[in-house]
Amino acid sequence: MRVVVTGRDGQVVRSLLERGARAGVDVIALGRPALDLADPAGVDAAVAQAAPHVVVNAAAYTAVDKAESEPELAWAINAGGAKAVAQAAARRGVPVIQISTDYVFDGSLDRPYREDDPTQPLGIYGQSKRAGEEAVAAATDNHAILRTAWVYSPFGANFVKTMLRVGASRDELSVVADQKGCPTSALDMADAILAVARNLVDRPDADLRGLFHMSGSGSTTWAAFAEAIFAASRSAGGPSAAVRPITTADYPTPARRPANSQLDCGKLARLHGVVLPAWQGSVASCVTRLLREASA
Ligand SMILES: NC(=O)C1=CN([C@@H]2O[C@H](COP(=O)(O)OP(=O)(O)OC[C@H]3O[C@@H](n4cnc5c(N)ncnc54)[C@H](OP(=O)(O)O)[C@@H]3O)[C@@H](O)[C@H]2O)C=CC1
Ligand SMILES: Cc1cn([C@H]2C[C@H](O)[C@@H](COP(=O)(O)OP(=O)(O)O[C@H]3O[C@@H](C)C(=O)[C@@H](O)[C@H]3O)O2)c(=O)[nH]c1=O
Ligand SMILES: [Mg+2]
Repeated sequence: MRVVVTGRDGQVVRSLLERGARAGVDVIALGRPALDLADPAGVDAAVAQAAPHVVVNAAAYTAVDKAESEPELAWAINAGGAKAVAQAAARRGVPVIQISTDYVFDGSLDRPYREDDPTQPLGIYGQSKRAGEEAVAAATDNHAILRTAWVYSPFGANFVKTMLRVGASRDELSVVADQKGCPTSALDMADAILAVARNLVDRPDADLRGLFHMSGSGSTTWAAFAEAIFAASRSAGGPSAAVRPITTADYPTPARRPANSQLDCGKLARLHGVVLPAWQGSVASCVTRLLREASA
């Protein structure tokens, strides 16, 4: 199976390359300048040349706060780019997997979100990603849209790396304790995406297609996530800091974020047979790997 994934250095693309190599799956990353999501005219030729069996759109404009001051670019990449990728896959007659986000929800529900719960994004990032979901679904029925959340990995920029960096130079830091969600390892996600890709390539079934939630098992707050990162780091001899729990009101940001964006992943388990590991163990593995690589 040849999997073509958009982006070069992103967390999910790097994870797919690593896990694909281990699983004997041919993963090809297509990034700028060959494929630029902000320039949809070139997308079709780039995808055609890679001759995929399945396409994964893992590239996106992911700077949640910056998007508020760059809405045109965020929309071009997250909506226009996603549409071009899905159309290119449809032209080749192959399935497309679109990666989306928990930030399509406003967080007002008091339970984990299901796929059929109404979306109501609070900011430009979430709005543009929701538009991307709609554009992919309109371009082809042969799609799976996978909404994930709070992604971290040894690659790129993420909350785990931020906490370890800040923890190295401070005794205490303040982290919001009133936003709940599901931390997700990009490496765990890569295994899961490859399993979904296999199912889509092998089977024409309509119920394998559509919208699915895919996050790490369990849920937490950003403050408790930070505590877990520092606990893992301490036990491996790495940096740590005390976490002071604060409220969202104490931590003003350009973009609003959902207070609850836990995802109910039951549909993915039921139809694709895919369940991601509990977030705690995967966070500990990521932290130990980062510390090991930093000292190597
Ligand atoms: N990070 C998170 O916490 C979450 C992410 N998601 C979604 O998961 C997916 C993967 O996210 P993640 O791996 O963390 O992303 P990253 O922020 O780590 O990487 C973004 C990727 O997008 C690529 N990219 C950005 N702009 C363009 C462009 N114009 N043309 C081509 N490629 C571009 C980057 O390219 P380059 O390699 O050149 O830098 C990079 O590979 C995205 O769809 C995101 O919306 C969902 C929930 C949570
Ligand atoms: C660094 C830091 C953040 N925070 C807060 C801000 C915010 O509410 C929360 C997380 O901050 P971040 O900026 O790391 O995360 P954020 O950019 O909001 O992460 C999101 O990224 C996009 C791409 C997604 O799709 C989402 O699922 C989600 O992962 O923690 C603190 O309270 N203290 C801190 O020291
Ligand atoms: Mg951020």
